[in-house]
Amino acid sequence: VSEARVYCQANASRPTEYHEYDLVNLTWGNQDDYQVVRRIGRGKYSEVFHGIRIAENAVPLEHEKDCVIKVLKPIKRKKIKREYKILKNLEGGTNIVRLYDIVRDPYSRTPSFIFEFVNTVDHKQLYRTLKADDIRYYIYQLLLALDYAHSHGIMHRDVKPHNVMIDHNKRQLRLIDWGLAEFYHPNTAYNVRVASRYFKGPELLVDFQHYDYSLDLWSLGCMFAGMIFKVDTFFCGSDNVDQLVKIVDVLGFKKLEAYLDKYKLRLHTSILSLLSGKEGRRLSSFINDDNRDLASADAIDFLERLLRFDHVERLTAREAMLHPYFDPIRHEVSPPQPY
Ligand SMILES: CN1CCn2c1nc1c(Br)c(Br)c(Br)c(Br)c12
Ligand code: NA
Repeated sequence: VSEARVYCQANASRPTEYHEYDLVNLTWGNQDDYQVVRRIGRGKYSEVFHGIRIAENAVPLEHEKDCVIKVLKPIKRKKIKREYKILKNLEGGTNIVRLYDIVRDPYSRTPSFIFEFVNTVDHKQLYRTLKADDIRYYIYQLLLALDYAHSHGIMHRDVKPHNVMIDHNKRQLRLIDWGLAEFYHPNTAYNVRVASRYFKGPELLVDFQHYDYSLDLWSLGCMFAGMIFKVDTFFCGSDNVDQLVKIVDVLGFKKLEAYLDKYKLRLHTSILSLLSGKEGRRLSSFINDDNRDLASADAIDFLERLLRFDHVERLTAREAMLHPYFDPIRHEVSPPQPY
């Protein structure tokens, strides 16, 4: 079994009510303070709208009144409490999306979360326009958000481009959708059915339940690989077994075997037969004329330290920020929060 290399006692060192989220009592705001402008998205668990705050008293500044209304589909009340408690615990954290309010419909009693608005465009469109230093800057900002969450005892568990809102004009990034996030406790078995397929860490795919914050760094690595190699999805599996096949195609079967041996994990012979013998590919073999300017030697070295089967070998968010890859933008970003 294994435990996190960092922030292992982040929850144990805080009062019980910090992580006992089912004790939280939700204080509901007034749904009439908000008006829907238009729908901007829908997911498995929610529908998302651009809204405005029409609170009668203070006349908010022009940009202040914008908000995002996340209408939750019928889910367990406990899950609402978890997302709410995590958003409150992380409130004000670097690049963590700000929760303004929670409201519910008087008739349907459907709960909605009211968030700050981020003027974002579709990530596929945005990433095509990013230069090398933009990628350094935004990945650094995402690492600041992850280090803040991890230092506060919380794993995000769904890091992917769809959950990283970027307002490129303001050079502002926000990590959103903490609906799958969870409190980290050592020696705890977690559900492996988390994260989105292309961003699932090997630990989830081989059913290793004693994972930790380092899961988020694998997902960040998958996102970063797509950005520097200019591909939509770096590990693009058709199902959870194929997802592991795609990872072994790159990292090689030998390293998977070492990981399985270390943690005494077993895979079905049918799956092992799909994977055995795969040599793997050097990450530099993904460089081409289209991505050469982004996939620098530093970027590849940084990526190589994230995409490790063994979660304890991956860089932590804090270690990642100190990698030489970020040297060209270190002058314009803040250092990791003091430990
Ligand atoms: C599907 N889309 C597009 C933009 N956008 C979406 N979901 C969002 C959520 Br949840 C939040 Br919180 C914020 Br802030 C923004 Br912006 C969001
Ligand atoms: Na959200």
